[in-house]
Amino acid sequence: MGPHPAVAAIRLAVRRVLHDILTDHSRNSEAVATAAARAATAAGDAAREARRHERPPSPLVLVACSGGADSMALASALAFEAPKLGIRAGGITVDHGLQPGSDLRAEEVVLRLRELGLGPAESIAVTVGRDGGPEAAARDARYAALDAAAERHGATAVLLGHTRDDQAETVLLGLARGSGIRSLSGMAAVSGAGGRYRRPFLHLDRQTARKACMVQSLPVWDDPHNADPAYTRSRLRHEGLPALEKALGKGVVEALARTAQLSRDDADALDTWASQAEVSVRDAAGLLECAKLYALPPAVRRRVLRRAAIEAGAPAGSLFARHIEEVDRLITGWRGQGAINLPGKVVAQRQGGRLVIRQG
Ligand SMILES: Nc1ncnc2c1ncn2[C@@H]1O[C@H](COP(=O)(O)OP(=O)(O)OP(=O)(O)O)[C@@H](O)[C@H]1O
Repeated sequence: MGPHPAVAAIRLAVRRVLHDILTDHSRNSEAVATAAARAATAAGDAAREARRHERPPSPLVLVACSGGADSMALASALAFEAPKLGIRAGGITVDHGLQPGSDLRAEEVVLRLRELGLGPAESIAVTVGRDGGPEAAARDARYAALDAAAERHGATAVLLGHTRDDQAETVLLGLARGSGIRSLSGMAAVSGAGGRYRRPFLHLDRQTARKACMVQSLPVWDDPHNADPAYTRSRLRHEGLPALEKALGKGVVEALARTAQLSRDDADALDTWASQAEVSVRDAAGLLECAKLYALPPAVRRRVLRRAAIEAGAPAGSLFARHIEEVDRLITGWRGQGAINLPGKVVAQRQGGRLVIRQG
């Protein structure tokens, strides 16, 4: 008899991602080996040439595990699938230090990871700042710790347990911010430096992950923050989405996740278009020509303006849609208005048919 369908589903999702990781890893190893061989041949170095034929070490994949159902399911599937593919598998849990006893809980998670056969398995304590609110500050600290752990252990990839439900929530949050299709595109299946972060469960629902833990008798920890109405995401999870499902039907989560994928493809295409357009709207001195900007479709023009503002020194995270709209009005609604102040002390100004954006 095969495994329970929920267990089969989580294992398949992880197996697919591990295959991708192996393909990328061998491609990168080959590129490194070829470069080394060229250097060795050029230097006439026989020893280095011989080392070229040694087998590269098997890749290490880490799971980022909070101890919650999603990431425990992910850890169990990684522990099951990785050895079959010759991949080493470990796990990291981050102790945000936001609740009393969080250090003990983190140690418990480490024990569970070890019981699954994962190694290295460790907890990392971080200090959460205040920048951007509690959720963003915890996330920043967590990713910094995961990045550092991946570097320290030489990990090829770090798996995250975001599910289709998390993706649906992210799309709704983006929609509510009203800042264009990039924010509707949710989380990428592959992200981070060199494609380090992978999200195998992005097409899997939360219930399946939970069920997989249950049938494997894996103890899971329910983060009280996930149910705390003080957090926006928690309100969305427990009030917003259930209300939407009641009004629109059960397929809402799946439809939102599909919207994320479609929006991501559209946003990527528009970004490429904008980077090409940016070259064609500059004059010989590199200044943006207003008439040429005017002729661009608004979605492309706004992207060109955003890129120009960031290039001039405006921090991307503080540059909002309303800033770009104001700059855009220098092109589409010109009536002699003055300079526009942007974050990072960047100033946008129209001068004799040219748009000048610089730090002032
Ligand atoms: N404290 C942590 N330590 C390590 N990884 C974490 C931690 N918190 C979150 N993660 C990673 O980020 C993913 C998303 O976390 P988030 O808290 O947004 O979702 P969740 O639905 O509560 O996930 P989970 O059920 O796995 O806790 C987790 O699945 C896990 O991979």
